[in-house]
Amino acid sequence: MATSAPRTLRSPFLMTPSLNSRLPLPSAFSIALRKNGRAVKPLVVVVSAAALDAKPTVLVAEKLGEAGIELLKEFANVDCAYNLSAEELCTKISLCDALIVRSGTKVSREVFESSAGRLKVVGRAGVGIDNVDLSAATEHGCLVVNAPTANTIAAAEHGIALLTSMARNVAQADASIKSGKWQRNKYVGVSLVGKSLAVMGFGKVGSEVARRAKGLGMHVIAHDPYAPADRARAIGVDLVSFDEAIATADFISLHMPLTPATSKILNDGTFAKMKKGVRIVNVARGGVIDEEALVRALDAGIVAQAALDVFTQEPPPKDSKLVQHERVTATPHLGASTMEAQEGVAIEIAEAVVGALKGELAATAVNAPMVPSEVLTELKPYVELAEKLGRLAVQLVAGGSGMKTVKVTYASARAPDDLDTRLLRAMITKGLIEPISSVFVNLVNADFTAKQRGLRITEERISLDGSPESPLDFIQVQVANVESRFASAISEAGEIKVEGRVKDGIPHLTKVGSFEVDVTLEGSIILCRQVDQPGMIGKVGSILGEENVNVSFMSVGRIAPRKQAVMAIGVDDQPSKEALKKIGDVPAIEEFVFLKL
Ligand SMILES: NC(=O)c1ccc[n+]([C@@H]2O[C@H](COP(=O)([O-])OP(=O)(O)OC[C@H]3O[C@@H](n4cnc5c(N)ncnc54)[C@H](O)[C@@H]3O)[C@@H](O)[C@H]2O)c1
Ligand SMILES: O=C(O)[C@H](O)COP(=O)(O)O
Repeated sequence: MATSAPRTLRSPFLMTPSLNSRLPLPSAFSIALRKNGRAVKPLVVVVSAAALDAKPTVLVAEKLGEAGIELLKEFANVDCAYNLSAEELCTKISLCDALIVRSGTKVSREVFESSAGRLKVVGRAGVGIDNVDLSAATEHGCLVVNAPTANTIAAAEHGIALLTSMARNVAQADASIKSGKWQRNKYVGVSLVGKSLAVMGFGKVGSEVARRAKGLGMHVIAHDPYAPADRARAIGVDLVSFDEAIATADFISLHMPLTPATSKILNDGTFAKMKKGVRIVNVARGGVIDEEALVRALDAGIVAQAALDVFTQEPPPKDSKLVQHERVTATPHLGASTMEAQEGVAIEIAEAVVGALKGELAATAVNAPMVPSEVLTELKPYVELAEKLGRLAVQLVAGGSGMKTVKVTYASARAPDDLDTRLLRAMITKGLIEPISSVFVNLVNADFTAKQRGLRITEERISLDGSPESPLDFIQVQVANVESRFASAISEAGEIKVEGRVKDGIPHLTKVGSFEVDVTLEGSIILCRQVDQPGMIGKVGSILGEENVNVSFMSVGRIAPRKQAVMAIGVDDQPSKEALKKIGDVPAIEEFVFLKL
């Protein structure tokens, strides 16, 4: 299939297309995401080298439902290439804007490195993202989205299928009868009714398993350190401690994600605390069980039976003692594999990936903060202000790379909970870093990039009285311990200080150092310090006029009449060196600086 040549955009994504002054992406800013009639949390992001190409390229590396492929094809070139080796994936990825995988593909750091900045979205067609190196994705500014809801019921049903078939030896009896035997005495099972089931991980799948197990007459308890007790109570489930859950249960069903904290959470030590004859179901991730310890517990009779859909290594080795164990029922990671779930997952992930490539808001981002669309709409001009203040501040630093500490102050009449500043901080970071480096910064990688560069950004809030109609009164950016190319930008406290406000929806620069100014943050800005006297505006204006540089705005901030003043001049075009020299040669002008926004 056709793929377009790799291309590198220096700053391929901002937070939303409508905020993106560089890419003419279609506006998707006001889209309110809805799912099942309910508003869902969206997130910004965005993306795409593809914005300038005819079509982006999406690599689908594992089988995806047809409905999803069709959706992708409406917007992108779709390359379905299954069973790629790690090397083949790394080679192909440099030609792709998005990658869609299930659990069978390792999206490693090498994949992100090989993409050389082109890969903008990884779509995980399912829930678990333990096969995606999230840190590497974030470091490369690549958004990761998943499809967290479409396979929940399928996984829960598979958990129940394993629970019931394990209890009644269905798989073993089936194999026996097919081999010509009729072993009615050997396959006597155990009943579920009245037995205690511990659901470990009371999230989407766990709670559906619990609901179904209640219907089977089981006594259901659950352990989940993060689940709200009222959600459990609503379906008649008690939340208990880990130790109580494993020590009292007749059946244990695992439904937590694989994380460093849950890795091998069932091990020799925990098996030893369980009731003798306990039965275990795992449709979560193989890695949450120490598989060798499980074999030992089965052999010791602590665990009577296990039913496993997932394994540490998939597929497991052919001679796996666990899979071969007589009292183990195994399925090859089929939890999400129903026609309905795969169709749903395919649509869910295709929509998320296309949305992200178009620059729309994505509700299922895994490695970026979520910002509801209504908040985003309101914050839009402040987001622009934030980035421009960052750009101005860093250009005022003499040798910008020496910048280490930046303090951002938000003045607002809103309650702290009503003002999410992560997006603003990301945009200030973008503004601070992009003019002095070749990295692009977005909501995904802003904090990481700042940390990596040793740039400490602290945030402070000033609570204002009055009507909290607008989210912010002003934003102030202060850069500490640096010298400035424009000495007047240094405040009384010895820091470079710029401050801005939004007026009628337009960002304005309102303070430089200790000088009040008022100039719209559009085009570029010339800042001049001069001795306040009549005719200065005319003099500088006519120099720029002679050079055919259009002046959009001028403002003078002074300490006192006839003392020093700072003049801020907004210009549409970049003045020539000669024009700037002429401005510098005006006798009353003591210093000046040209700043690109
Ligand atoms: N076998 C399959 O095909 C299949 C299908 C879907 C989901 N899954 C797996 O099932 C698991 C759950 O999926 P989900 O959609 O319910 O996810 P979820 O995020 O909705 O639920 C996971 C729950 O685990 C809880 N949890 C986290 N750490 C825990 C800990 N240390 N102890 C107990 N609980 C903890 C979380 O608080 C959360 O409530 C994931 O591992 C997912 O990958 C497997
Ligand atoms: O985490 C999941 O969504 C399930 O494990 C399903 O994985 P799969 O997409 O590889 O079937």
